[in-house]
Amino acid sequence: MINRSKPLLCVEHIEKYYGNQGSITKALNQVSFYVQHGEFVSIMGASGSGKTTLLNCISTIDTVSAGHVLLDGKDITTISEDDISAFRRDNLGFVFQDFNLLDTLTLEENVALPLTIGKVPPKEITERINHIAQRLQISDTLKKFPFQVSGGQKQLCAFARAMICNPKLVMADEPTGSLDSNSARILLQMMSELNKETGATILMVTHDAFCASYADRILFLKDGKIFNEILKGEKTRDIFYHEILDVLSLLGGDNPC
Ligand SMILES: Nc1ncnc2c1ncn2[C@@H]1O[C@H](COP(=O)(O)OP(=O)(O)OP(=O)(O)O)[C@@H](O)[C@H]1O
Repeated sequence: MINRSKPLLCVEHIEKYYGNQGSITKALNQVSFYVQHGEFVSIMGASGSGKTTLLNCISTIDTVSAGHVLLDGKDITTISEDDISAFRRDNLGFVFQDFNLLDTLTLEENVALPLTIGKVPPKEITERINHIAQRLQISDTLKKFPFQVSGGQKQLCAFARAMICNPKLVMADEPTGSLDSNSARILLQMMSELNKETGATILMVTHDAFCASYADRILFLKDGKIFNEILKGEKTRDIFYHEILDVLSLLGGDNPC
């Protein structure tokens, strides 16, 4: 049962240090924020500001040095090593810049992977794949291997794989970073539409203002801290995009947007 009275994700005072005494990098410094069920939130910031570290700490790929991360009320910083894989499989979907598809499997087999591992019956796997493939307009590519399709088709397939188990949270790290502008636009449009249609909660890291303008809310990181936050609200995407550019110019640093 979804508890909509509480935020889906609570990030509370997290800190992350790398290195040891003598040479410590404070990658995250007292970062706190909430994400509500069904929100599409983007995290922006210059190179080295801590975006990927933050995503990795939330997704249990990395551990926090201090603080807590709660997903649907469960403190994920206390999950044991033995339980982490099952936790990720049951709760999270991932989209990476470089697709992370298995080259020896067809796109259909790639999308099916989380269901196959979860021992879902074959008939149901086929139905669910056909449904999402139709929605993302990749039905014609399902029998092909990753090397036989475009980057845009690969990323739509990776997005389908991330969504196929209806995860609580979809985490995307620079999902358009390897795509041309047209493929990026198609992917972002699909992410935005599925967010609205299915209520999927999405957390997306990007340094690209155009990409971020598809989100409902943007958190800006600077030197490992939350620097600012803006909401799209009723604004058009174009107005929101220019607002993002304004915040980025205040942020300074290298923002190749
Ligand atoms: N494994 C690591 N060991 C040591 N320092 C690290 C490690 N990973 C990240 N850092 C440091 O932590 C800080 C934040 O890095 P992070 O990769 O999270 O930034 P980012 O905003 O994602 O950057 P980019 O946009 O370039 O990917 C940087 O100073 C980086 O050098």
